[in-house]
Amino acid sequence: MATRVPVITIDGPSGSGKGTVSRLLAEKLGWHLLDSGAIYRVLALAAIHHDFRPEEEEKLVTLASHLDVKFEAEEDKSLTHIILEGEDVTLTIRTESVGNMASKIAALPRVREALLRRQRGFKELPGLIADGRDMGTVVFTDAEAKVFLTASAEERAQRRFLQLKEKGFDANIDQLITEIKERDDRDTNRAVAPLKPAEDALYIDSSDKSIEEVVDSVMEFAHSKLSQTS
Ligand SMILES: Nc1ncnc2c1ncn2[C@@H]1O[C@H](COP(=O)(O)OP(=O)(O)O)[C@@H](O)[C@H]1O
Ligand SMILES: Nc1ccn([C@H]2C[C@H](O)[C@@H](COP(=O)(O)OP(=O)(O)O)O2)c(=O)n1
Repeated sequence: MATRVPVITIDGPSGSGKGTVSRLLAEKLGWHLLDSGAIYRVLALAAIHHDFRPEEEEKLVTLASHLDVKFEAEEDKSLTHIILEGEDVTLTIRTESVGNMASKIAALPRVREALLRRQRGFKELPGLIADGRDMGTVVFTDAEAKVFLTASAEERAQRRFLQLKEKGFDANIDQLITEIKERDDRDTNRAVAPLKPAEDALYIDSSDKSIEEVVDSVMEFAHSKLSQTS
């Protein structure tokens, strides 16, 4: 019998802390990490390079099917370089304009379909932490532990503001609040794989919680879930 690969999914809106919490969990457990949003962002950047508009579904599906993207983790796992067609785009994909384009493209059902197998390919021993919008509801429905992480739009915009400044990007807090709300609305109301908690997800509002508190809650929840299945 094939050995079961455990999966923990962390879904939630922009700026809720999914990426940070997922990275820390992957480090603690020594598991693989899937940043599914990065795949949508890379596709968005490739689309921008090709001058494709979000309405050009056929072209985007072809682009998604042949996307030449590699994830190369540094030795100490502190950073994963994202390589698109040989070019390091780790930083470039983090701008809000790429995030907004990613959210538009991600609403196209056939684009999502084209990226499914690639995402599922990350599921390898000893385990996987999967970060995104539909990890628990669509991509890894049989995950051992599912988490939905959120925070108020104002708190998430404030976090994104500090994060963008730290990376040397220009940012405006009012614009970020507006964009975050628009993106929440698009990601939540799309017809396919909308952003929503899985029925069996642990719901965490991190507005008043530190990163450590969130990580501890998820670890405790995951341990109890994993001990039930082993
Ligand atoms: N609980 C928290 N409290 C304060 N800042 C946080 C918290 N969680 C995450 N952050 C910070 O917010 C920013 C966005 O977090 P990130 O993990 O990139 O969110 P997401 O992947 O959900 O978009 C990062 O700079 C991160 O350090
Ligand atoms: N599993 C996923 C991951 C991301 N997306 C889409 C929707 C998001 O607005 C964009 C960008 O995702 P990403 O997780 O990088 O965004 P944030 O870092 O949370 O701002 O991609 C998705 O539809 N499904």
